[in-house]
Amino acid sequence: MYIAGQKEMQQMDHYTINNLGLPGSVLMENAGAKVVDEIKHESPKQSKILVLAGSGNNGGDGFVVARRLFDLGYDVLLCLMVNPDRIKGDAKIHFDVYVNRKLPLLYFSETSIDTLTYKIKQADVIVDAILGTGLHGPVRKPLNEVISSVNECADDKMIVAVDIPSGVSGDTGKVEGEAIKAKKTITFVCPKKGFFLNQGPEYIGDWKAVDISVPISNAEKLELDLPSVITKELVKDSIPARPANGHKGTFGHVLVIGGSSSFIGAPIFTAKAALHSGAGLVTLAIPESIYPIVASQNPESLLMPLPDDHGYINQSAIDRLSNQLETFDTIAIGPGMGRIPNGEQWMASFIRKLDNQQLVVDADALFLLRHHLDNMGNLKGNVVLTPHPGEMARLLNTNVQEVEESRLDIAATFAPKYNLYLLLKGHRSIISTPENEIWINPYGHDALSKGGSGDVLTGLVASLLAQESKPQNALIAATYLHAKAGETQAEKWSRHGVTPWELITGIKEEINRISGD
Ligand SMILES: NC(=O)C1=CN([C@@H]2O[C@H](COP(=O)(O)OP(=O)(O)OC[C@H]3O[C@@H](n4cnc5c(N)ncnc54)[C@H](O)[C@@H]3O)[C@@H](O)[C@H]2O)[C@@H](O)CC1
Ligand SMILES: Nc1ncnc2c1ncn2[C@@H]1O[C@H](COP(=O)(O)OP(=O)(O)O)[C@@H](O)[C@H]1O
Ligand SMILES: [K+]
Repeated sequence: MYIAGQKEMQQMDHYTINNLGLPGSVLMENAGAKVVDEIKHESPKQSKILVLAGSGNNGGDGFVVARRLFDLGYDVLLCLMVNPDRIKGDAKIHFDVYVNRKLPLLYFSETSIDTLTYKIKQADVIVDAILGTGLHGPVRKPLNEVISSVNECADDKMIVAVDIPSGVSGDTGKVEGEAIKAKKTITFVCPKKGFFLNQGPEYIGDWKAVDISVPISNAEKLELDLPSVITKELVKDSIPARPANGHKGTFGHVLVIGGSSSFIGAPIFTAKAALHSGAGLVTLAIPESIYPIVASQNPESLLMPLPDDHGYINQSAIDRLSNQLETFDTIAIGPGMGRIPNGEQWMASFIRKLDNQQLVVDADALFLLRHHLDNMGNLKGNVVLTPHPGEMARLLNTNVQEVEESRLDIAATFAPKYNLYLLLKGHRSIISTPENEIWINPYGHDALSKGGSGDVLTGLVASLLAQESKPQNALIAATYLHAKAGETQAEKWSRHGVTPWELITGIKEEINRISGD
């Protein structure tokens, strides 16, 4: 499913109206009807419904919603937020129908914020059709006061946003002033970029994209380069097939290089996640001083103790590794490795030893590799980087805030520039490829915010790569399975209680669920 910004939505709407010949007022009727379908499923007939409508096309959708709800027998009141002479075009058609039918209507210009607040308090359902993708800048007075009044009364109400919560930018997800905190957002054609960026995720609630007869194929006709959202169907097609007559060699050999005296658990989580998601063999290369602990925790992996100094892998480990590198299909490097002394030099030597192995680079290996990015794209095997925003900031020599504000642009630029695959982690992780394809993961929450969670993800990515998934498929499936595991394990153990162990269990349960569907 594609994700569009404000301009691209406009282009797709206009193409439908001007090239396909479907009038905008029909699209608006469809849009309103679809919102009503959602509301009627969740709201008993006696619900009091207040529809707040602005002057643009989003308000136009609101007029349709109010009329259709009235016809279904709901106790509905439409409140027009602006002077009626500002309503134009398709919205005017539907406003006139509403007025001609003499349906319940309150003009905000003829009342006070106190009266409106009273109406807001009385309602069970509030439909936000104040502003849609036409928002520019912070919501101005007095609409900002209305929005803040809705949010103050929101606790026991269903707040349904039409297309996007008013005040949230469809392009960036930024909220510069007030914005509606929706419980549900019914969005048209496809989700908007802002749902997954900046503050957007905090405002949209549960979202659903509905068809309004704007064909999604318009995106291809218009040659729009749109990111996609990860869906269960996409993941189903991305899980590697397992021939019943396969053997451990069929399912790939993952090498995990990591660990140091301070971070013993990280490479263990990575190795376990790889094994529990189907890799045929996993070898764990760790500093020899932590070998006994790792060995006792991890009997199912092969172990490769590496020479170390003060608990960090040392330079001579390169020789030990290089004799055996050809055994491995995929190498995950970094979890718990720490900033090894002379680490940059270590990394440069390591990269020179690689042949066609695929490489997943995480944690401090990202830091140690930051000056070698130009070389990464020339490696024979696929290269995947999995930075969290802090690590991304270090790769770009900037700060976390800048990364978070421009996640989508950064992902879109970085992967093609260095000819590698990027998984920019965080709330709503972004995957980008050398060909500039982009996917956003809409799943996962704070149950994943615990040390070791990223190490599990690295193991999962490496495992799927070793099982011969294409890199983009491995990343799509891994990000989804990891995030879904966080969600389903949180239902059992609370969001507070999920640890990397539960995530690993959750991942295999999720693979089972998705393969069985
Ligand atoms: N034919 C179409 O193009 C369709 C559009 N649709 C709806 O149309 C919406 C987009 O419509 P529009 O482009 O008319 O835009 P909006 O309805 O989002 O808003 C435009 C109006 O809001 C005002 N405004 C913008 N920023 C403001 C701010 N910061 N504070 C106060 N007022 C502000 C503008 O002055 C303008 O009057 C979509 O979100 C969707 O709901 C749907 O009806 C489907 C069909
Ligand atoms: N609030 C959240 N919502 C969604 N995903 C999250 C959230 N917090 C953390 N995650 C995910 O958890 C993982 C954490 O990775 P990372 O920060 O590298 O942790 P660590 O290095 O401790 O293993 C990432 O995949 C990230 O996307
Ligand atoms: K809205």
